Amino acid sequence: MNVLSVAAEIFPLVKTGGLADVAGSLPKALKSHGIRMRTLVPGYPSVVGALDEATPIARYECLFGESATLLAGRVAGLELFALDAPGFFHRSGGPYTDEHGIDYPDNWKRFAAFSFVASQVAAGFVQHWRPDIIHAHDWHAALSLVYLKYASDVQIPRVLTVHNIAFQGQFPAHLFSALGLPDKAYSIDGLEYYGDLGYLKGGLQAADAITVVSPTYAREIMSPTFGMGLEGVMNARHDDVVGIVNGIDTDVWDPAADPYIGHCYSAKTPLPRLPNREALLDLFGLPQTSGPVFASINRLTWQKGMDLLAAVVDEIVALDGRLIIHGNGDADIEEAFLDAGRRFPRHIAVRLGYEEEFAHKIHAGADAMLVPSRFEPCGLTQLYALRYGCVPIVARTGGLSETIIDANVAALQAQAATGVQFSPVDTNGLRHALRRTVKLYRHRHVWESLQRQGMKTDSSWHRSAAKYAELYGDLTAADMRLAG
Ligand SMILES: Nc1ncnc2c1ncn2[C@@H]1O[C@H](COP(=O)(O)OP(=O)(O)O[C@H]2O[C@H](CO)[C@@H](O)[C@H](O)[C@H]2O)[C@@H](O)[C@H]1O
Repeated sequence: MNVLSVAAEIFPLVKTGGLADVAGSLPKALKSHGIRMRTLVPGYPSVVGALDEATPIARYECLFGESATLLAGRVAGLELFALDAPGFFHRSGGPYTDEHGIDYPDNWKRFAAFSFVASQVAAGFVQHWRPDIIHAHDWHAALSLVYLKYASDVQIPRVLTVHNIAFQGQFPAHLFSALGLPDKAYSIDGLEYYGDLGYLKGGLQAADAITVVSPTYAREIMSPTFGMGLEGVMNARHDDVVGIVNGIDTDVWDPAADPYIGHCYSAKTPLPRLPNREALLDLFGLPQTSGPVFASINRLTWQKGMDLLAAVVDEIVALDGRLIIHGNGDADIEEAFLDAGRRFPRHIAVRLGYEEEFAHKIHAGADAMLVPSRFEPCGLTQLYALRYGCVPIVARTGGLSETIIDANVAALQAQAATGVQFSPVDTNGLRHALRRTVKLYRHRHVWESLQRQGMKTDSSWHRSAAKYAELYGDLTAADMRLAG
C-alpha cells in the first residue's frame, strides 16, 4: 500500500516540536506492515539542501503567485516530496514565524499552496506513484483534504491527524476567493469557522478518519475545556475519531548507542548513568550533589505549564534539588527562568533554545524529567525520559496520563510504577509532586525500580504503527467496496 503523508515538519530536517518526530519516525515503522509512506514537506532550505539526488517532477510557473518546483528525493531513509517554492519557504525565520516570533502574514497562502500541491499528488499527479491514502497532519496540511474533496476528480481515502487542537489555522473569510475552491467548500460542513476560515476545521470535516495522538486527548477535545472551539465538530465526527498514542524512534533515542552521550547504558546496566549525571552538572555549571537533578526540556509556554514550574523553583532549592531548563518560548517565562538562575546559581541552570545534543545529554544524566503541561495531546519528552531511566514527573492530562504509571502504593507493590503523576495542574499540585518525588528518590531501591520499569516500557511504534496500518486497511477496503 502507498500512503502520502503531508506534514509541515519532519525530523531530522526541520523541527519545532513533536510533529516533526512523528512525521519522521512513522514511515519507518510502517515499512514492516507493507506500507510505503512518502512524505510531502515544504521546501525549506534545510530540506532542499539535504535531499539526495533531488529530481524535479513538476514545475509551477505561478502557484498562488510564486514559482515552484516539486522535487522527489531521499534523506536518512525517508522518501520525500518537497515543494521548493522559494517565495514561500526560503525565509530567515522559522517555518511559521519570523525571527521575532511573529506569524508570517501570508501563512494562509503558504500552506494553501502546499496543501493544493498535496491534493494533486494524492490524485495521482506523480508518474509511477499513486497513493492509496492521503494522511495529513495538523492545520498546515489539513487543507489538502479539502482540496481533494471539493476540487479533484480523483478520490482516495483521507486521514487527518490532530497533534494539537490549539493550533487551528484561522484566517479571515475574505481570503476564501483566493483559495480556488468551489463556493460549496465555504459552508458549515466545510471551511467556515465562526465566520472565518478554519483550515483545521475544514480538514476535520473533509477527513474520512480523524486520528488524535492519544485516546485520552481524543475524549478531552470533545469538551469545551480542551476543544478550543472545535469540540462541536469533534463530537459531530465522533464515530470517525480514533486515538492512537505516538511511538518514538528507538534508533534515534537509544541510551545503549547514543552518539551524544559519554557513557552508553541499557536497562540491564543502568549504573553508567552516574558519569553522565556528573558530566551534565559540569556542562551546566552546577555543583555536584547527592540530591535529585530535575530537568525540563520544553517549549516555555502556558500549554506546557512552564510558568507553573518557574513559580515553584524555590521548592526545588529548598529540597536541595538541581533544576536544568532547556527550551525557548514566551519571553516572560524565559525571563522568569533566567532570573531564577541568577538568584540560585548553585541550583538552577538555564539554556535557552533547543539542540538535539543537549536534549539527549539531559535525558541521559538527569534524575527526573518534569512535564507540567496544562494539556498534552500525547507528549514525547516523557517517553524519551522513560527509555533513558530519567523518571518522568507529569501532569495528569492527555497522553501523559496514559503513558506514565503513577508511583502509588498499589503500582509500587506490583513493581509497575514508572513515574509520578500530579493533579490538579497548578502550583500546589506541582509542589506536592516535587516533595513526593524527593521522598521516592531517597529510597534508592524504590527509585531504581521506577527507573528499571520505565526503561523496560515499550514506547516504540510497534503497537501504534499496527493501529495505523489497520486503519488504512479498513479505509481502503471500504473505498473498494464503494467503487465496486
Ligand atoms: N523549545 C523547543 N524547541 C524545539 N523542540 C523542542 C523544544 N522543546 C522540546 N523540543 C523537542 O520537541 C519534541 C517535543 O515533543 P512533544 O510531543 O513533547 O510536544 P509538542 O507540543 O512539540 O508536540 C505536539 O505534537 C506531538 C506529536 O504528536 C504530541 O506528542 C504533543 O503532545 C503535541 O503537543 C521533543 O522531541 C523535544 O525534545
